[in-house]
Amino acid sequence: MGIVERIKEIEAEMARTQKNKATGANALGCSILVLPSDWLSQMHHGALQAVASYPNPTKSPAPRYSRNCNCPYTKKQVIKYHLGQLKAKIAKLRTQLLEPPKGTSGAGEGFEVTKFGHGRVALIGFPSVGKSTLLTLLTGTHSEAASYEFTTLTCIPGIIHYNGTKIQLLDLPGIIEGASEGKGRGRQVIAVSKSSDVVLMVLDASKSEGHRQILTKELEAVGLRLNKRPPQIYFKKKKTGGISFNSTMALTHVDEKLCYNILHEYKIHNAELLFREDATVDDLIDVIEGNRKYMKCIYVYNKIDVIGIDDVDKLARQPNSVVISCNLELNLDRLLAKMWEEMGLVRVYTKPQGQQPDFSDPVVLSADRGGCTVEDFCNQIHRSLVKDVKYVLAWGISARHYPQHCGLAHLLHDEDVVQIVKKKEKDDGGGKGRFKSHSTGPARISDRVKKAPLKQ
Ligand SMILES: Nc1nc2c(ncn2[C@@H]2O[C@H](COP(=O)(O)OP(=O)(O)OP(=O)(O)O)[C@@H](O)[C@H]2O)c(=O)[nH]1
Repeated sequence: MGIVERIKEIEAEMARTQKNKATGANALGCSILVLPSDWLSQMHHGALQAVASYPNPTKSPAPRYSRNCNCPYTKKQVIKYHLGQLKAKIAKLRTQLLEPPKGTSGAGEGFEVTKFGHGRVALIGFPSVGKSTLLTLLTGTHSEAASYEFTTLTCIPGIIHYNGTKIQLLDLPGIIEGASEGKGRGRQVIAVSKSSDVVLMVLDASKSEGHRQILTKELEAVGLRLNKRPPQIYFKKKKTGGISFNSTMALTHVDEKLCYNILHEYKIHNAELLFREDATVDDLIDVIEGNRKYMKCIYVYNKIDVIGIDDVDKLARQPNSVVISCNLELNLDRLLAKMWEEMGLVRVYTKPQGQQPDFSDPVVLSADRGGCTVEDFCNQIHRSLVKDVKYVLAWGISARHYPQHCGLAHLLHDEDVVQIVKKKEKDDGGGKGRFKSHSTGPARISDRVKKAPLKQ
């Protein structure tokens, strides 16, 4: 049996279990759940294999539950443990399904686009929602657009010049339902999306909301978590010592037994587990799998020219959503501003000693890629610079007074101005072009920076 069929079978078993739970019947579809004592003893030892392998009668007898037995678990708990184990099985199979064929990167022909600029944004969506039209409008790069589906078959890159930075925008082929199972070009599209900083999910405003849910489900299935933060669970595999389970708060979704069973499913018998929030089974599985990507996603509703104003208003009020019309070029500024905000890029201007800052050429930092401290700033200029730094002078929003003397750990803000004073070369006047940065283009100078006294 193939991996996809095995996933489908487990999903069917989960649906059966959940339905029975809702209707008051037991997890296994029989009216009275009677667990034999030998099966219960297995449960006490943390195996729960009898439940997991049911309803295959060749593997184990049907588990049954008796009120008179001395099983420490309630019927509800047994069902919860069973569902948890099934979820772990599916997660393991999905990871196997997504593994690229040996010797390849997973991107595939026509999808291996080199990263360029200060950030990468991917356009994903169903066919014919206007992704290529949007790429052409924002970047000037021509991408074939037509009224029939699947005009785009590979990854088409373009560059957006915004706020003095360069952002790579990728037009990708339309995703269809079942992409997570490798249907269409789903696997390649998802591999490229994972390499981007922000995803723009382009939706047709005139179509049903169902499209957004289908796409979100497909992306969730391949380990992309949209607009979520990583679960606050500390997990570390160890060589010996068994499993240590701790939590800093009351847990309502999981308990110790459930966590043991899930770790057992992954054949992990020695580990440290600390819950810092009331996490769910899915969160725990995400942490154990360790390959999830937490991404920012903007829902872009295109073609608002064909729907009524009330519907536009409703869509625009949803969180992380922007409504646009490529045909009428409506609201594209708002889309760019939102994209910029989500990318969280920090532009830092260099100031050679005794000279005005260079506002034309910022050093661009990002909290997601590397960080935004003075040390990250130095590393971006040159790897060897950090060891020569005596102190740093900073002007701008991150500075409490102008200029502020700060160390390597100082967190920089967008549009700050920085002057580095080196250990030995303090009196050499700074030297022209000492801090060479990499981007070009017009830069907006914040009022605070303009007013700042730049005497140093
Ligand atoms: N009414 C209206 N039509 C639009 C708008 N934007 C794009 N279209 C039309 O939608 C159709 C599909 O546009 P494309 O840009 O090719 O869509 P796509 O998402 O790239 O399609 P695939 O390449 O198949 O994935 C074209 O006929 C466009 O003219 C819009 O804002 N309003």
